[in-house]
Amino acid sequence: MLLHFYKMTGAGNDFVMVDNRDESLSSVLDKETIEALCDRRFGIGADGLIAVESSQGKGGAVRMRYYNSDGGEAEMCGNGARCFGNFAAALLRHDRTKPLPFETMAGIVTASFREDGNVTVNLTEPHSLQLFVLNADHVVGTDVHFLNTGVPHAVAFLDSLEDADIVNMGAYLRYHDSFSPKGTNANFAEVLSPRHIAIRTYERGVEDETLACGTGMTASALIHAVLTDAPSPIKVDVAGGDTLEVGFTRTGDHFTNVTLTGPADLVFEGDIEV
Ligand SMILES: N[C@H](CCC[C@H](N)C(=O)O)C(=O)O
Repeated sequence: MLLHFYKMTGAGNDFVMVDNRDESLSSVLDKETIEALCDRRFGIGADGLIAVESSQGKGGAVRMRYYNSDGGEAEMCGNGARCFGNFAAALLRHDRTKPLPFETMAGIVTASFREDGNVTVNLTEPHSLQLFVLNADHVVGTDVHFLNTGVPHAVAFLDSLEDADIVNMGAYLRYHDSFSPKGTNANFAEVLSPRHIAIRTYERGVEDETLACGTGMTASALIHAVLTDAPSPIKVDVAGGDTLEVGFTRTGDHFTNVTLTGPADLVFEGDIEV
């Protein structure tokens, strides 16, 4: 069958977007097909695939299904959620002066549309914070922290990201026993100033560095806030060259009103035989 798709990018983290509200694609969107569509040489090429599905009656206008480029489904994707917001708003002809709530495996996420073209998503409440969960001196050269921002994230603060061996250090943390059996994404952050960090991320299910990771930059910014008492918002420079913004309300180790603001752009659309 011919699949109509939209290619979007959220600060360099890129996605194949499809409309599956009528469930006509459910039979073809299996692990192998998603992996083939995300392949950068033999397919469209993307870090993941995002399907718009009809609401399950849990409070969202529609439902977001997120799949990593290895074809495995994940609970949430921060950059993907911003792209989903723009994509679903277009499909639904949604009034962009109003927020758009949608369902994810991690819970309800709401997209708001800013006049500068950026999209803000209110993420689900972070949980399972563990500071200094792992001493990785011999591989990463420092301690590692952990926070789940819809999906699991390990975070290490380095003096410099420029020459960091993200793939090897990232794979080490991604598969470390401390985070089994589901594993984790691995984020490496550098503090640029009290309210400004840079990050590079090795993503679970992509099994490589991506140019941005929304839930990863959020986890990194929130852990930075706990460690340094930095107030909201925190700016985050990502490998793709964009600077995004993480907002939050913090009481000790507990976060509410967590937001991620950044770009969510259409690159092209097309048809592909599946
Ligand atoms: N690879 C992640 C999901 C996508 C996260 C990332 N692309 C984001 O923007 O949050 C995982 O399997 O946990």
